[in-house]
Amino acid sequence: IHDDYQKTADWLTSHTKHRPKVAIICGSGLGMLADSLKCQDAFAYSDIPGFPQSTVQGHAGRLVFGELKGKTCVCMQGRFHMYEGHSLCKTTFPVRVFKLLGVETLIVTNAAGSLADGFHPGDIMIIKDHVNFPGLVGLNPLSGPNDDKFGPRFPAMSDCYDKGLRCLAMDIAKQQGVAGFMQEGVYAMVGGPNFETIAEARLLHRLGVDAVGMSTAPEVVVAAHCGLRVFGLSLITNKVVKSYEDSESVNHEGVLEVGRLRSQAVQQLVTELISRMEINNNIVKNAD
Ligand SMILES: O=P(O)(O)O[C@@H]1C[C@H](O)[C@@H](CO)O1
Ligand SMILES: Nc1nc2[nH]cnc2c(=O)[nH]1
Repeated sequence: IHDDYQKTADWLTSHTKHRPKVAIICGSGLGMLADSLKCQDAFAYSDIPGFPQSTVQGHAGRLVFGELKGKTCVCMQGRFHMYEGHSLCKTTFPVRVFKLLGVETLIVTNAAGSLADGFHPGDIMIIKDHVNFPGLVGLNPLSGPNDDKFGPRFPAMSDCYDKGLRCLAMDIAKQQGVAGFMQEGVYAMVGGPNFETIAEARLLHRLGVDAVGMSTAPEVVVAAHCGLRVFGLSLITNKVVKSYEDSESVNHEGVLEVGRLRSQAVQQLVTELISRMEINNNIVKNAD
């Protein structure tokens, strides 16, 4: 299996001169993060050997290499979800390819519905921790024989969202004048593709979940397993309906619309974070 990742990494290395240290996975409606990369080399997923295909609207299906503020990055314009029918190994395939390409830091973004009472559509939540619901019942990308070349059989997950990067991102948000809609909280992954029932929403709320979505946790588990430093952002695109009296309901178009609304703020935050992070070692530059 290691060979499959290596073949894809070798193909990419022979098709681009970029050698990224940072990888970004763009969530629903957040694909524009890739557009600001300079000196781009872009590949359709369908042209990359071993890569799965994106099937969801708002996920373009392109891997884009380029420079952001002098740092070399690779950006997934579109991710893979379990509900598309991919195995969890497939949904997380690119993360191990990034590791083999020399990436040290993974930035994950997603669109999510909020359960926390003080959260509103348009808020940006720094992910402090996650609840991997599929993982809790054994749907885990690390299931099966362990590949010791990537990491240990029983990896710790108690510190998978890097604290230094979380603090730095909050400082940057304050300096950019967007602290008013920044939050920090716990993201839960559910399988999807349906949105939550009211009973499910109430359950998640009672369990202390701040935002819920259908991705990210497997990618982060695989990244933490192979020693990548991780930073995650959820764009809150809707409130999850928790009341039988509430007549509102969520839809994917609305999710993409909020993505467009906040695209610039997310882009500015991520760009500045990458610009300020030290990438050849694990020391994060403090805010001025
Ligand atoms: O890829 P992400 O997690 O951003 O996508 C979210 C979850 C569903 O795929 C979709 C629902 O609108 O957005
Ligand atoms: N599960 C889930 N995923 C989302 N992605 C964007 N909004 C939502 C939501 O309300 N629930």
